[in-house]
Amino acid sequence: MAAFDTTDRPVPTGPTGLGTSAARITDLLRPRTAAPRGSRVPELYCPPPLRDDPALGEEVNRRLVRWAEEVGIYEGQLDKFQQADYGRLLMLAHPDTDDPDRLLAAGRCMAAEFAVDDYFCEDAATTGRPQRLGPQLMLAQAAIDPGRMPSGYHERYEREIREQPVWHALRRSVLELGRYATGSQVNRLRQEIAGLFLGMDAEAGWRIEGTPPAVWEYLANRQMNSFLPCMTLVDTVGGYLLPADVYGRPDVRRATLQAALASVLLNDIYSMHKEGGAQGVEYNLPTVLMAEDGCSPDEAIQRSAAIHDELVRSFEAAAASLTLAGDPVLTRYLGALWAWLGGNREWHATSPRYNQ
Ligand SMILES: CC(C)=CCC/C(C)=C(\C)COP(=O)(O)OP(=O)(O)O
Ligand SMILES: [Mg+2]
Repeated sequence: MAAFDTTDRPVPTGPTGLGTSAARITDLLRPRTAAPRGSRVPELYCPPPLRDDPALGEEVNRRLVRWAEEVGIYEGQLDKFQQADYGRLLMLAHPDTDDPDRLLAAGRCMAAEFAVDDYFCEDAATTGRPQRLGPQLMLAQAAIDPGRMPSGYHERYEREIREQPVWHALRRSVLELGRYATGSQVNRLRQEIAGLFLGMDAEAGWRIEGTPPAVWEYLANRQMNSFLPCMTLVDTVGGYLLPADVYGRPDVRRATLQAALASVLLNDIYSMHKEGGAQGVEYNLPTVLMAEDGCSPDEAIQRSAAIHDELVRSFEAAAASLTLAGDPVLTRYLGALWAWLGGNREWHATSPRYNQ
């Protein structure tokens, strides 16, 4: 691994904040080509999880299920929600805090974003009414960016948002994040969520057209419809601030987007069978490759894995180069993204959401 294990470059001491020695961090952060956990998933180039603390994951999950119940998402499906174990994902992906409340703050946002996918996108894919998705996503974005409606419309607007569980969850999650996030961090989250929704909406457009996207279009879409809204919280959860000017730098943005795209192409590979495999109603990289190139499902999965691996290696190289500048906050942020990728892979490999 080029980014963090060289002996002649500084090893980031920041990504975990766990007091682990630099040598240990170097060892922990070394990426492995993961042994496949199931026959459907090929080896992927990805870091391992930096920590695994099941008790912490369970505690976060317990609190998150309670919150989901309170806001009304996954009503009648809370068992399934609990089993998906987003608490474990948060624990795995954010090794630089062991504060369950901080993890929960990110978890509320994550759960609300998953709910958008599970309710609105799922409906658009399966009920034959994809045209409903755009208005639902627009109102979801409005929910996390509450202005003040003109007096004659304010009450109705607020009631409608409150009574739709997914909109309500989104609003609450972003509001409650404000306890830990600065204004610029909340603003950054809102912008990444807007990108997520734009990506989700494009899928509905392809469904209405009845033609799958070209591979290049799909990749551009997945760069937006990715786990970036979760990954963008690494500094908030870690209790520090990557300044907006640094977050927005073209070289930092490029590295961030490579990691984000890799995170979700990994999802494509792990979730393909849940999404109906080669004949699925969902778009994922293997199915789009098959449609464009006429390759077999096996070949499409292998090629998807190669594309994923290229992105992880590119991120690794970019992070190594950015780290050389010696900015400790940026180094910590890049290490946190790297750790997020490792936690994400471990969760995908083990969560019942993808393994039943
Ligand atoms: C946590 C988050 C940003 C969720 C919103 C979108 C989402 C669920 C993904 C980007 C994951 O990909 P996909 O839509 O394929 O989801 P599943 O495979 O159904 O989990
Ligand atoms: Mg998927």
